[in-house]
Parts: sequence; structure tokens; C-alpha cells
Amino acid sequence: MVAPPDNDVLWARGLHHTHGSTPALTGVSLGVRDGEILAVTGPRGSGKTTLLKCLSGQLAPTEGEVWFNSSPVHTLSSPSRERLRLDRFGWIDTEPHLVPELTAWENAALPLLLRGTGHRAAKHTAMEWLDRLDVGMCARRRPARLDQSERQRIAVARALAAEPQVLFADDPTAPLHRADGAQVLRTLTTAARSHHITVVLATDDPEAAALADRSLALLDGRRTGAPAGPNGSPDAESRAACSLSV
Ligand SMILES: Nc1ncnc2c1ncn2[C@@H]1O[C@H](COP(=O)(O)OP(=O)(O)OP(=O)(O)O)[C@@H](O)[C@H]1O
Repeated sequence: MVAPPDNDVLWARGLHHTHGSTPALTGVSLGVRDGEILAVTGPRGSGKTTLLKCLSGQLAPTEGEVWFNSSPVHTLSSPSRERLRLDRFGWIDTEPHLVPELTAWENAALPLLLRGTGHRAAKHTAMEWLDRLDVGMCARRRPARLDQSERQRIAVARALAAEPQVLFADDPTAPLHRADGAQVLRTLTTAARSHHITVVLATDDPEAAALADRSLALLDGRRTGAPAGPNGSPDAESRAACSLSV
């Protein structure tokens, strides 16, 4: 087995995933450097969401390897992957999935409370991030009393408040108006850079991708411009990045 290079916080080799009989990923290899913002681009159905889910441990790839901080993720049990997601990863979905019974600040504080952060500290941090996302005035309202843009900003605040090591954002501005989406993305990328959070951003919007440090394009479950070899062997970039054998 080949271990990833030390400066890659996430590394994947030869990822395949099939949803039922639909192939979604066919031999994708990549490395994500610590602190970088990587855009995963491609048209609808190209495999972006499936790739982010495999990298974040939500889906076990049908074939291939995923490493985080030089430790294998693909061999972890389901509870260990859940723990990893809670402790180290953040996720922003296309739709804001908030807990309807909780207020905005309680939603934003939830990952911190689940990790055992004290109530007062969790509330303070959540309120800071809600302010930064321009929804501080909504803190005491429940999701049903908020509009879609406010709900998505709260979902972004919730993800950032937990200060994950890696934040996966699956087309996070899709439900927002263009100007609104651009502002939320700028806040997200600025916060990620200042807090040294690595971001993997799935998007089909070139303006969103332009905010990233680097882009990786998918088409029909494969990287374009960096074709995988037979059986999903790593592309030249990934092979060159492999520095250590275990
Ligand atoms: N749960 C599922 N069951 C069956 N097929 C699926 C499922 N999820 C995704 N697919 C299929 O897998 C392929 C890749 O989908 P995926 O959602 O990863 O692409 P995407 O680039 O994120 O697309 P979008 O931008 O529409 O979200 C598509 O052909 C899609 O129809």
C-alpha cells in the first residue's frame, strides 16, 4: 500500500463508486494540500457530490483509497468514520438542513455542543459566526421563520463555528441569488484562509471556482485533463506525489 505525501491533508487513489448500477466515479485520484481551497468542478451528474462524500467518509468507495492526515479512511469502521466527521470534518450541503425545533444560534452551536463544548462558549462562538454571515439578528428565530438565504447562511455559520480541519461544501450557494451567493462564498473563503481550514468546494459556477486556489474538473466520473490509468491507477500528478511506501 502507498501512503500519501506528508503535505496532503487528504489524498485519494483510484476511487470508484457506483450508485446501484450507475457508475458515479471511475478511477479518480487526487491530493488536497493542507490549508488550500480546492474547487471540484463539472457539469451536473459528473460525480462531484459522490467524490466529496467518498473523501469525507460519508460513502465508502466501491474501490480505491482515501487517506486523511496520512491515515486510511477507507478501512475505518462506520462508527470511526462518523467520529472523524464530527471531530475533523465539516459539511455544507446545497440545501440548508437545519434542526427545525432549534433556534438559529442553537443550530449554529450544535456541532460544538455535540463535541462537549460548554453552553456559554458554544453560544458565544455561534453568535460570532452568525454576525459574520450577516444573520446575527436572526439568532433567536427558528428555521421556519427564516428565508432560504438566511437558512443557508446559518448552515455556513454552523460549519465554520466548528472550525473543522477540512470543510466540504457541496454547491453551497445554489439556493442563493447570485450577489448573495457571491458574498457568502467570499465570507466562507476568507474565513477558511484566516482559520487555516482546508476547503473542498463542489461547484459548476466558474465565478465560485475562481475563488479557489486550484480546480479539479470532473466529467462522467473521471478527472478531465488528468485521465486515470486502467483499473483506476493514479494519474501522473498523483503518482509523482507519492513519496512513501508502507
Ligand atoms: N443516490 C443515487 N442513486 C442513484 N444514482 C445516483 C445517486 N446519487 C448520484 N447518482 C448518479 O451518479 C452520478 C453522479 O452524481 P453526483 O450527484 O455525484 O454528480 P454531481 O456532479 O454532484 O451532480 P449535481 O451537480 O447534479 O449534484 C449521476 O449520474 C447521478 O445520477
